Amino acid sequence: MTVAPMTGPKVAIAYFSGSGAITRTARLIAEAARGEGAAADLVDVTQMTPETWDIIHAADAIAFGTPTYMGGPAAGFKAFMDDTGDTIWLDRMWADKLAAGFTAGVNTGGDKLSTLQALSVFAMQHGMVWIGQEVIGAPVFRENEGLNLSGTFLGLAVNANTSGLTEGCEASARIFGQRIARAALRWQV
Ligand SMILES: Cc1cc2nc3c(=O)[nH]c(=O)nc-3n(C[C@H](O)[C@H](O)[C@H](O)COP(=O)(O)O)c2cc1C
Repeated sequence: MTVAPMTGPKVAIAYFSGSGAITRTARLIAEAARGEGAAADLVDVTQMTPETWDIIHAADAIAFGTPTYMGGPAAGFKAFMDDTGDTIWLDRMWADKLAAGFTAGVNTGGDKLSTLQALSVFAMQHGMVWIGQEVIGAPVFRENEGLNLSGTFLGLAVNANTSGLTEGCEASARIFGQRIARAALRWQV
């Protein structure tokens, strides 16, 4: 009997970014996922084509990323969510894929949890399996200063201002990318 060689899991990162913070976060997640042996593709949801839809449909895990605008997903991302409400939803095309969510806001709290809740409900609508945040930051673990700054466990919530992401938020994004890839690797078995 010939056993097909195991290939790494496919991770698609479907994101919208207005001013670059989510693009940066998406890139960090992708790099970290690749470092764990996954194939990771970035998909800007405002530029969807048949090819980019296929990348998402073929993924084992999909990470959804949007800035928090007015306490929820940005309209650019919501349009993508709504575009999946017909065939993709009805035909259960994403059922049993892994899902994760990430968001950025200018404030540490910033109602970012509300965005992650919207993303997780979106994933549940599609019958997906949600991956949350694992890292406990400071002050519980002092050595984790800057990681998971807002103490958000539903997904990755980063703080962004005009000078970009903090070092801790960048590190959190990398850890989140590793977590998604490792989960996808386990999910493949
Ligand atoms: C219309 C608008 C609404 C926003 N609402 C929030 C908000 O509710 N909470 C927050 O923390 N930041 C808010 N922000 C700030 C953005 O979330 C923040 O700048 C984020 O980093 C943008 O991500 P991006 O650079 O990928 O577009 C808002 C920004 C805009 C333009």
